[in-house]
Amino acid sequence: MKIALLGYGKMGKTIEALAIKRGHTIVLKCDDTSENDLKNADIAIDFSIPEAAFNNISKCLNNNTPIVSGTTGWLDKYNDAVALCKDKDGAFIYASNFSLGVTIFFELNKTLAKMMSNLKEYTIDLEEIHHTQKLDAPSGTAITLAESIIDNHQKYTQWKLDSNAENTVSISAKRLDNVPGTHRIKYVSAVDTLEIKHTAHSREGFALGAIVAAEWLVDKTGVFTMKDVLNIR
Ligand SMILES: NC(=O)C1=CN([C@@H]2O[C@H](COP(=O)(O)OP(=O)(O)OC[C@H]3O[C@@H](n4cnc5c(N)ncnc54)[C@H](O)[C@@H]3O)[C@@H](O)[C@H]2O)C=CC1
Ligand SMILES: O=C(O)C1=N[C@H](C(=O)O)C[C@H](O)C1
Repeated sequence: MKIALLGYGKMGKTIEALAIKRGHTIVLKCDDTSENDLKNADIAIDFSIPEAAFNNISKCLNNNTPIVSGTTGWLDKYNDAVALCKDKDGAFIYASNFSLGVTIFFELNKTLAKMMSNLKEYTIDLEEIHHTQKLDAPSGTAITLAESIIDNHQKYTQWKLDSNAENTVSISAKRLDNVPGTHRIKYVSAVDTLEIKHTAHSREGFALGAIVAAEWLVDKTGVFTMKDVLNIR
């Protein structure tokens, strides 16, 4: 595939290295708002910044270029991106986390929230840890996890950073040097603790997932998720 990289930072560079190893060609590396010609690209992969993501995605959909986006912190406009994709008969995948491990972790989280839903003894504690350059907090992955808990556990109706409020999934966001991304959910009672955790060892898992998603999306139309790509039911 001929790939346009929208965002050529830590993720853009990791994707470039892995995409070349898989036999793809990088035809565009865009790292700012400058106008770029997408016509040579089969697909675009956006790992940029929250303020740029929606504009990049719109540009691709308006140019009939399939687009894979992993940028976090722009989801207030997600429904607009979905509407534009349908209007243009385009192809679009967004995931707050493209790694295979986290795609499975999302399913574990949903199942666990359903199982804990009637157990009033337990309170929840969601923690994410990332490197100090990360612009957004909480992480997109933590928000996806919290929203899924809210959808599947009868007690919780909202999420907030560092909150003691009733019915609230409290998220703690820590920033430490060189941490690629760690997410942990704990259910704590007076007598025990039950926890699930995903630890990324590097950015390679995110990059591989985004490339696999691009390979899968390139000849399709529609709005998809990583569950579609990995055929998870
Ligand atoms: N969904 C996933 O699996 C993952 C998502 N991410 C997200 O991806 C995004 C990028 O992460 P990193 O590469 O670590 O950040 P980074 O800060 O290393 O790279 C972002 C790059 O985007 C560039 N940029 C700024 N304006 C732009 C524009 N208008 N168009 C294109 N590029 C522009 C910046 O100059 C910078 O080089 C973040 O939102 C992060 O949360 C990161 C890792 C995995
Ligand atoms: O910024 C990062 O690095 C990451 N961002 C994503 C997020 O916000 O969830 C995914 C991953 O955890 C790394």
